Amino acid sequence: MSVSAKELVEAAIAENQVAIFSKSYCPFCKKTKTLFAEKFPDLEPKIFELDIIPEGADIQAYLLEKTKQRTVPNVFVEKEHIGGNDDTQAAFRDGKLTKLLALTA
Ligand SMILES: N[C@@H](CCC(=O)N[C@@H](CS)C(=O)NCC(=O)O)C(=O)O
Repeated sequence: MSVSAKELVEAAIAENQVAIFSKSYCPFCKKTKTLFAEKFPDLEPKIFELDIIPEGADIQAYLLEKTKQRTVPNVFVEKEHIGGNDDTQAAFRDGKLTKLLALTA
């Protein structure tokens, strides 16, 4: 795995309120992106489409090492690992996303 994939992931998490590691064709990723667009329209999530960018495979490998999660979407909010789409939808339903994001709003 390249060092740049690790650096890219860590910078994305550190520098963005929401970082979404996605694949452009993935229906679960689409649901996650739609959730943020509809419920937090003022936010600009940093989105990486791993099937499109050249570092995609290396990023996915680093995310597996870091989060033990093999699938996309892989979502971070305020530097906290939320998980996949199911976890993200649940975190919205129980108010966790709103609470995390309100901290710096
Ligand atoms: N239950 C997971 C399902 C995620 C999932 O199955 N994602 C597929 C893409 S649609 C995946 O990551 N497949 C493996 C891969 O693309 O490497 C969630 O809610 O995020």
